[in-house]
Amino acid sequence: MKSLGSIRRDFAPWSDPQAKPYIRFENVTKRFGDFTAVNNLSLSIYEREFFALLGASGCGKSTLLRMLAGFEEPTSGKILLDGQDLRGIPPYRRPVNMMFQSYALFPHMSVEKNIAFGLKQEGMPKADIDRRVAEMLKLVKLERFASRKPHQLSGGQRQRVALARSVAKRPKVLLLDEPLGALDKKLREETQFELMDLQQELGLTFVVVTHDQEEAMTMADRIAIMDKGEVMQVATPAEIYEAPNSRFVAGFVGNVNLFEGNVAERADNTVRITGGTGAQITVENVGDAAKGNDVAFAIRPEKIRISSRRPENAVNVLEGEVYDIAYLGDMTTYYVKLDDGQIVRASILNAARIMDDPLTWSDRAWISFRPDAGVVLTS
Ligand SMILES: Nc1ncnc2c1ncn2[C@@H]1O[C@H](COP(=O)(O)OP(=O)(O)OP(=O)(O)O)[C@@H](O)[C@H]1O
Repeated sequence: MKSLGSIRRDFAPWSDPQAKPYIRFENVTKRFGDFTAVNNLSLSIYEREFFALLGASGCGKSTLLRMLAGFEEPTSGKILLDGQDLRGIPPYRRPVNMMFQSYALFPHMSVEKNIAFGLKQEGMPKADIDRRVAEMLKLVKLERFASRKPHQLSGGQRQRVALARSVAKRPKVLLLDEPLGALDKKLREETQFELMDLQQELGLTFVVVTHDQEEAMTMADRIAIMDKGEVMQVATPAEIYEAPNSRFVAGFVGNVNLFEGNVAERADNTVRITGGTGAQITVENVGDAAKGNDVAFAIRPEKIRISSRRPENAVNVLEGEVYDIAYLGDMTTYYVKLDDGQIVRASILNAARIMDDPLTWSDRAWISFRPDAGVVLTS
């Protein structure tokens, strides 16, 4: 997990108390029979935002998107778009369009005709359609492929046709359900940047559903992490990664080490946490943790140092044995089994080709970390 997102520094309407949300879910619940797919969920999305809904299969993210599109109605609660209650408004009358995966293209129609299809259905005059299609082809860089059929295109090109088709009608909001799911890794990465460029160029609001955390981290301005029909945290990719609000979110995005323990002492922004076997750590970023609370200290593997000698002057030092080593090319991850049995992951960037102090299996090892290298979690 290396990306910190698209980082549009000057774009942060969610932190402006004057900014009005463009899309608003208010206490939305959706039940299918006695199964609750979305549970009393509230969420704000801003105009021109690239917003990602991220969660495991079945957490309710597609249901949320389908309610926004108008394919489902909430059982209770409200969905507002630009201040207007969407209840009862059919999908085709909402300023919202859903992009389906590329296999939903019409196989017998040319690229041009595929893009023109929705406009024709709307009854747009032919000259306007031609102009719009040309504009869309240019936008997705497929001018040369206008008369090809979908099967004569690569997967990435088909994806771009699907995208052109879904933005041709100029919706205000584009909903994308696993838009890059059908593409291989390399193509997916390229297409992510194309999607981001397109969204900014057109000034659209994008809501994308994905279960791929790297994809969400790369593309989105903000991410909502969902679990069992509820939003667990909404924040920028960097905040989700560096300041998760719970064990669930910390464990869901990237790799994390959790030190479970009890707050033995609290002073200002520092706590001393005592683990099960008496090992102690002193850390910052403590939020509302209070003396006596059971908490977890969450720290990412790349923020832990590992050494074959006890480090001097480190605030937090724990001792153990190298249990496993995963060499990943750019990084190496050491699994250190601490003397209390817990296994801690420490990742080292392989910036030099040869490490001066190589550690190997079964060596004694010391891990250390700064008090501010992680966060204390109370839930
Ligand atoms: N029409 C329906 N009838 C009954 N149950 C449904 C219906 N649609 C969705 N569900 C259930 O609601 C839950 C949420 O479904 P949803 O499609 O929103 O999940 P998801 O997070 O998008 O998952 P995935 O990533 O697998 O698509 C699932 O348990 C699903 O089985």
